[in-house]
Parts: sequence; C-alpha cells; structure tokens
Amino acid sequence: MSRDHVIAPHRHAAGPEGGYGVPGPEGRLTAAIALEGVGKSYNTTGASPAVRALDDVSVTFGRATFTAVMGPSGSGKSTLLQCAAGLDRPDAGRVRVDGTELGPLSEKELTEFRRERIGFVFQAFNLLGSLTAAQNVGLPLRLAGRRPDRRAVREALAQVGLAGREEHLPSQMSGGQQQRVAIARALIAKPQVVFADEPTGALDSGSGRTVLEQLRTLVDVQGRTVVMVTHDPGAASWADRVLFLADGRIRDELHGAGAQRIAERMAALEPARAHGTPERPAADGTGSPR
Ligand SMILES: Nc1ncnc2c1ncn2[C@@H]1O[C@H](COP(=O)(O)OP(=O)(O)OP(=O)(O)O)[C@@H](O)[C@H]1O
Repeated sequence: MSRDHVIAPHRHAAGPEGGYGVPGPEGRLTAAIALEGVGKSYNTTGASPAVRALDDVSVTFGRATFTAVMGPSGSGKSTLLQCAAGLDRPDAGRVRVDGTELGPLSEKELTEFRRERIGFVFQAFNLLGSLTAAQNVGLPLRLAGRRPDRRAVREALAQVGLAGREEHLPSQMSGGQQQRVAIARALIAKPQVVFADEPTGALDSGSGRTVLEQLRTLVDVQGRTVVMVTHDPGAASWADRVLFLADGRIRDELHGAGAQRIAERMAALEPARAHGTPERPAADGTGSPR
C-alpha cells in the first residue's frame, strides 16, 4: 500500500470504494452524494463549438467524509460542484444528495431543497454588510419564512469559535472571521452536506488554517460531508480524499495525501505549467495537517 493510500488515523476512512468511490447499488443509496454518468456542456446552441465541462462523471461522496476537488483551470471543478449541489442541472446523468434524486425536482423544490439540506461556503463569503453576524447566520431561515431561533444562531457562531461576536458587522471582523460566519450560516439549517468553493482563496495563511480546521471538525465531530474545490495543495491536504479533474473527467484520486504529493499529482495534470516550474511546496499559506 503506498503512502498515498494511508488514511491519517484521526480521519474517517472514506474507504477506497473502487473507481473514484463508486460503490455498488447499496452504497450509491447510502452515500451522502452520488453522481452517475453526469455530463454538462455549455453553449450547445451557439455557433461556436460546445464546451464539454463535465464528461460522464460518476463519483460518490460517503457520509462524514471530506473531499477536495482539484484540477487545472477550466477542468470542470466548479461545474461539478454546481451540478452536485443542485445549483445547475446536468444535461446527462443523475445526481442524488442526502437520499434525494435532484433531477425530477421542480425549480421551486430544488431551491427549497438547497436551502434546507445543503450548506454553501464561497470564496467571497457573501455576507450582507448591513447585517450583524447573527442576522447573517439566521438569513437562510428567514428566506425560508422561518424565524431563526436565537439560541441556535448563538450555538452556530460558537461552533465556529465566534461566541460573543453576534452583534458585530462584517466590516468589524477579519476575513477569516467573516468566512467562519459564512460557515455558521451554512450550518444553521443543519445540512448533511456542505459544498465549499475556494473557501480559503481570499484568506491569509492563519485564517485559512482556522477555516480548514472548522471544515475538518464538521466532518470528524458532526459527521457531515464536505466537498471543497481548491487550487491549494495545502488546503486539499486537510481532506480525506483528493479528486483530480482534467477536461471534465476525474483522472485520479489520492487518499490521505500530504501537500507535496498532491502538488506533484497536480503538476502531472498541468504539463505546460509544471514544465520549468519549481515544485510547489506545502501550500499557498494554509499549511498542511501532515
Ligand atoms: N456559464 C458558462 N458558459 C459557457 N462556458 C462555461 C460556463 N461555465 C463554465 N464554462 C466552461 O466550462 C469549462 C469548465 O469550467 P469550470 O468553471 O467548471 O472549470 P474550473 O475547473 O472550475 O475552472 P477554474 O479553476 O478556472 O475556476 C471551462 O471550459 C469553462 O470555460
């Protein structure tokens, strides 16, 4: 067994489920997220040739696992995340999240499903500047027509290390603190799955590390499933598993790998950029747990 496939002891074993985590029928039903033959093309009606952003992607994400998705620019990472999270509809294949098949849902049902069952964390935090931390955290519930429970909001903020910051505005907080408010907001509806798109992309090293620790805790302590798109091998090394995309397909995966190994595998996918480029060390700043 190579070092890449040794899962760090404190981690939940995503388990090599075979071909990019594709299990048998039973596993497909129990996985937190399952994509089966998912394809997505853009500009299929225009004059210029269509872009095949995702090409027959089948992959599962087990419960209580942390997966990082990497790949060169344009390889389909964001499209994969958007299709898996019901933010976009694939034009082929099936997506199942937390036991629900997304394809048959109407737009309204899909919106409700996302609001109730999926947490989102984006690079740009997307907090409303005129609302306090507590109001931002409670916003998804208000949008769903529910009154946020003050204790639940306080607990969500405490879970991300922001107890006592309830009344602070985003402008009174650091980038890392704002991103942790965004994580608390993602958790308020108690979703089983959380999707994060470059959550540390706008943060300095220390703040990035704190955010990654929070995401790790969601998985290890709370048993949630996290899927994170990142360009940073250091950030990816916090995950149980790293998927590598190129040209809309999953080309490879590593389990329990350190930043150096992940950077090497990325370089192999980016021959043009890797050529003549010094080996990228641990991280853009988020450090590595290994
Ligand atoms: N709305 C869109 N319209 C047309 N083409 C799109 C659209 N969104 C993505 N694409 C194309 O689909 C392909 C995959 O894009 P995607 O954003 O998923 O890649 P990515 O790996 O996330 O890239 P990056 O790392 O640069 O964010 C690219 O060729 C991109 O140009």
